[in-house]
Amino acid sequence: MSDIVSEWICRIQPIDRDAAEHTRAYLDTLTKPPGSLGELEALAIQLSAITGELMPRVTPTSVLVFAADHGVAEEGVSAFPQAVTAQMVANFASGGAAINVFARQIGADVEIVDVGVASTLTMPGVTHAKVRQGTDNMALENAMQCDEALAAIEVGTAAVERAQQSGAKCLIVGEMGIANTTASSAMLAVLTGTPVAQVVGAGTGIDSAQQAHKVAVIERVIQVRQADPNDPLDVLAKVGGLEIAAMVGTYLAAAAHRLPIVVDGFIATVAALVACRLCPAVRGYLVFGHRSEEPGHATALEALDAQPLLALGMRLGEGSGAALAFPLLQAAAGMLNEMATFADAGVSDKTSQ
Ligand SMILES: Cc1cc2ncn([C@H]3O[C@H](COP(=O)(O)O)[C@@H](O)[C@H]3O)c2cc1C
Ligand SMILES: O=C(O)c1cccnc1
Repeated sequence: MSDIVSEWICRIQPIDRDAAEHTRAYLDTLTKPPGSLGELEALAIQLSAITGELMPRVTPTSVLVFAADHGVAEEGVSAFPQAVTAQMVANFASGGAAINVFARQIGADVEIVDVGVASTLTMPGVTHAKVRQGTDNMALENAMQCDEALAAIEVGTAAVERAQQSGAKCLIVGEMGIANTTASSAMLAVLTGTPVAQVVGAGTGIDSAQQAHKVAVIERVIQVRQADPNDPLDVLAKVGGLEIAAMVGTYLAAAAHRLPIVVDGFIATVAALVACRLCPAVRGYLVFGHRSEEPGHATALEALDAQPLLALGMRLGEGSGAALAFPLLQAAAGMLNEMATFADAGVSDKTSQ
């Protein structure tokens, strides 16, 4: 494996089982019937296991959105033209996209990172970390070289380092890249051996004929690229994307820093699958925000044995579903930090009657 990835993996410890047990017991001392806060209790236990703290915090929070283009867009696999990636980056920078609205609602900072948009962007409010101007068309050649995928992973790890140094206690990750459901579906089919038709959806809203064409394009890609399912970096380089690689880097670095990271929809989850194949210990650091409508998301979640917090019928990306789930993390952490115990509040517990 590459030096860069191995160095990050060496820094990742398993989540803290002792802290989890401590919190599990503490939850039963709080003024509520044991277990009555259901999944929120499981989330509180996970936050303790991630941070190693009985009283974890999830604020300040940083949203990291990675943008890049995909050469495979020229195969007609998206409902929207490639130029929309750059146009949406401008929209993110001026605060008008869904993720900006949801981030404002939860009081989170947003960093927009250009890891590989095809056109040259100069607007303020964007971190310029372009590895290359979009990937190559994977129907014709490998999406990128392995060293480019590694450079994009480092763009993700660097963004986590910046967020961590500025005090972030929780991360939310998202992406923008026209045709990235095609790359994600190809990656997922290779990594899990699932038939392509089962992991392909409408993305931005293609019709059924276009969807059949998308399936055919991905089947051809998989046949000619011959990515090794046992080598996640090979899959990332041959049929992946630059923003997907950057998200892989964010999961590795978040785990290394013991920061909870909220995974968004389909594309973010495929990146999470790559990170967990590289280092299974990453899995414990991931909180899954929502279940996307994109059909491949179910396959990706199953491969990670993950149950998302929300199911709102969304299929946007940008980190939007993760941002909407974030108040549940705040509630879980708030419960540990602020709820009174039976002893504190003078409330009789079940056994003292
Ligand atoms: C205006 C607009 C805003 C978006 N924000 C996220 N996506 C989402 O749609 C794209 C993936 O779908 P496909 O593979 O079909 O191109 C990604 O950019 C994803 O983040 C958007 C797409 C559009 C059109
Ligand atoms: O689930 C997602 O992340 C998604 C689905 C469709 C289009 N863009 C993103």
